[in-house]
Amino acid sequence: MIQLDGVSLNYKNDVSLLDNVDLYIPQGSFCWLTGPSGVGKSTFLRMLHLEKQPSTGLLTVLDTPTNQARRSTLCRLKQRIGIVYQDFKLIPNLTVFDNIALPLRLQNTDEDTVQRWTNRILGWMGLEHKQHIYPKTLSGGEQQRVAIARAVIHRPDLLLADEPTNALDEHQVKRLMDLFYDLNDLGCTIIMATHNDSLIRQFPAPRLKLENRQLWTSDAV
Ligand SMILES: Nc1ncnc2c1ncn2[C@@H]1O[C@H](COP(=O)(O)OP(=O)(O)OP(=O)(O)O)[C@@H](O)[C@H]1O
Repeated sequence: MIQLDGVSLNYKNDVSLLDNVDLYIPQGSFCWLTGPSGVGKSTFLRMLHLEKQPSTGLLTVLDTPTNQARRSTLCRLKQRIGIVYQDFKLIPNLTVFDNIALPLRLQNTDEDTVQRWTNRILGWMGLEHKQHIYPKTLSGGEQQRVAIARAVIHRPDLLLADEPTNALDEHQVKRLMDLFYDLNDLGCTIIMATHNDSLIRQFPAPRLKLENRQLWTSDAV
């Protein structure tokens, strides 16, 4: 589960994104994260990915209180989270294969398994023929698929996805959602930020709305 107790989130330049928010998200949830542009959705996801600490309040991620946690605990916890960044953040000097394999290698997974799982997801994503090239020569949609593959390859317990369908065509969006549903069926909590109302209508799920520095929850519509 994820829990926020009285969490405020600011940038040092006085940008305030959350103000004293309480929130509980049970393990295995699937929800959309919505809200106007610039309201703080990406920053909220980065906080859940332990890249940014709350300014005040208590943050619990995957049942682990993070505020006083040791560095080693946070490192292990982070390995159980997958994230798709809005701007992909692929590593430019690693090939497509090595970008996707990275979370497994960070977990010291044996190389046979790394090869098998990475080849399987490369095939599933239709990226086998691109596996030896570097990200900068990929199209936007290909980069997004690499970013998604990297986020899910280690079967995370929490998947954070920041507008993960923007660069995909309709067929790929459907396949991606099927993949996310499969992961969710395995118990993975999924939070997906989007501005795309028709996507939400097509794939109904409860909504977390970030507005006026508060997070409001609502049922699927
Ligand atoms: N590193 C930073 N330092 C200071 N302010 C920042 C930083 N990163 C983002 N911001 C500010 O924080 C606010 C929230 O940004 P964020 O990217 O989280 O919003 P968002 O809701 O994801 O936006 P969008 O829907 O347009 O992607 C914005 O006003 C942005 O300018």
